[in-house]
Amino acid sequence: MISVSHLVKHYGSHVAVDDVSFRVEKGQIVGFLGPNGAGKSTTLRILSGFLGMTSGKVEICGHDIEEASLEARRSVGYMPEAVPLYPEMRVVEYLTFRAELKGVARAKRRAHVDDAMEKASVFDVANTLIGKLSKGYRQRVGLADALVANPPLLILDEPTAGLDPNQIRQVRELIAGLSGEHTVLLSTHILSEVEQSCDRVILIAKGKLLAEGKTADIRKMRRPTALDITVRGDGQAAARVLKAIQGVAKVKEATAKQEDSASFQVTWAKKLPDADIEQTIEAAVSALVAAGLGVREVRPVGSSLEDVFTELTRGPAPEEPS
Ligand SMILES: Nc1ncnc2c1ncn2[C@@H]1O[C@H](COP(=O)(O)OP(=O)(O)OP(=O)(O)O)[C@@H](O)[C@H]1O
Repeated sequence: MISVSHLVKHYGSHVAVDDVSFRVEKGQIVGFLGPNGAGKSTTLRILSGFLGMTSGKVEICGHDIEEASLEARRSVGYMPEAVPLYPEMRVVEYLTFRAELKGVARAKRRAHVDDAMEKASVFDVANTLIGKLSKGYRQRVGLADALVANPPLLILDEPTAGLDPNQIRQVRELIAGLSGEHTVLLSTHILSEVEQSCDRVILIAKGKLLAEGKTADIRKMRRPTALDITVRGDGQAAARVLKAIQGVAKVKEATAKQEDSASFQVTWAKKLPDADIEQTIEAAVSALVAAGLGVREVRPVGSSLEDVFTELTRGPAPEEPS
């Protein structure tokens, strides 16, 4: 569905995309994940035919983006990060106008617009002026716009950016509903977004591809490396209890102290299997409670997106001295 080979994009002397290659197969929902400035929007704009590349080869549904640009562009519904909408138009008018621009035959336009409004859940605001819509609805109109010519491939740039948690959930559900019929490539800088919506992930940072794989495989890279624990009661007793837990390599007490509680960072051997990490956490909490200490907070550390990126750019962690 998408084939990207050695893609490079320079903005003047700045290299925004640096020799990136990947494939997206039919029917998949793929997350294009990376921190700000990674080159996500630049890549997606090139794939959608809105921006030229410096070098490389891109095929969309078998059409070369440079040699058969019209056919390639017709295969894609693109939703940019900032959806350009006309505030003085009603939703249905806007989508009909967009369908016309995208070459949908007059006789089919009404059906296409209805179908896009149905899929993007904007039927109830069909006759509302776009300028009066909430951000969440505007985003969904942007999605309906991407869908209106019924393209096989959807490219969505940060589709949930700026939405509240409720709206994020609704947009995620809409995207999940598109799988099967459409292939979706969406960008985000939020790991949990990808975990919830995507079958596969492409990780990118500083213009370079870091990793590509099934979401479940990327998730495994998020294993916590330590545990922050706050305990009410005797801090020294708590430290003794934690040090005695099997699997724990180090217990470090936080310097900032509260009157009636103590905080610790507990680390385990880097090579400890995932299942043993879970057991260690459970054992630590049970032992503290059994010793009459109150557990106020337990927070796994080292599971943020940044940690995954650091891990990937740095390579495997050195073995713990035994
Ligand atoms: N038109 C432009 N001219 C010059 N540099 C640009 C231009 N557009 C983007 N860049 C730079 O290229 C790099 C990649 O930008 P891009 O917008 O593709 O990243 P991104 O991963 O989408 O980030 P964000 O999540 O912040 O949108 C950044 O360093 C950015 O500053």
